[in-house]
Amino acid sequence: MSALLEVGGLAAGFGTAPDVLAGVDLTVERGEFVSVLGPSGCGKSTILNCTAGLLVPRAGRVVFDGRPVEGVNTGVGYMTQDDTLLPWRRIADNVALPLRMRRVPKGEIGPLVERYLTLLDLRDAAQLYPAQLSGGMKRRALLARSMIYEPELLLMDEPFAALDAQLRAQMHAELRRTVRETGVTVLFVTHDIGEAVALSDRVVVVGGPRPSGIVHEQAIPFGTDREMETLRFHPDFAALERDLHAALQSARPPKGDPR
Ligand SMILES: Nc1ncnc2c1ncn2[C@@H]1O[C@H](COP(=O)(O)OP(=O)(O)OP(=O)(O)O)[C@@H](O)[C@H]1O
Repeated sequence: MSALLEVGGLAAGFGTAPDVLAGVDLTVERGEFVSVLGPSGCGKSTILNCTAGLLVPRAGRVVFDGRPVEGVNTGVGYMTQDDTLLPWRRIADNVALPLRMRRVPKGEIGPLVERYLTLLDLRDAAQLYPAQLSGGMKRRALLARSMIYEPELLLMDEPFAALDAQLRAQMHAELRRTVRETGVTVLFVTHDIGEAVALSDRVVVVGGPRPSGIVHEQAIPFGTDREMETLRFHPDFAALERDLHAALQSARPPKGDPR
């Protein structure tokens, strides 16, 4: 079977400005967790936006599940660091929203909401409003909402950036468990090297002089059943962080590069 996502020779930019990205080749296999690491402004979100069909590339191809992406890609879920829960809707209604928008029959919505609220440990919060939730619960609700229509690929753009370190670690464990239980494929953008190592099967580093490209790739060999609580003490963890740190340093744009 072909890869779930195949990006080849991708170039992208905005308006009349020069390309932000060029020559980006990235393949994501089904069930894989790939993180994109890179300096601020290098074009990480732009890769996700081209994959989601929200931005039309200037050159190259984005093939999702064997078909070129043309228009909005409805096969992906997208979670950002923004809190986009509707404050006037209860959590169960917020999570059900994508199903209503897709006109999923009413009888199917209830069981799916139940499944995803359970998966993300939110059953007790079903009837609460977003303002009554902690930061971590809101993140879990947003994750449930991004996953409830069972997209094959989850795009995550710094989804935990606003959380404190302890909550972030909790969310990492929740996310890995959810990935294991659902088999969803993830393309994850972060600035945080430790987060990329903890979560991913593979990390790609984007950067270099404008237009940016992929400058480094690193396999993360911890497997699907990694023990998140103790992973940071794994003898290979620090070495992987060090290698990625070095790659990230060399991915920084030269002084005076337009950003
Ligand atoms: N809608 C837009 N219009 C014009 N320029 C844009 C737009 N979106 C992004 N850019 C520019 O494209 C470049 C890449 O942006 P992008 O958001 O992809 O970077 P990033 O690597 O995700 O950055 P960060 O880590 O800071 O979120 C930046 O220089 C940004 O200013």
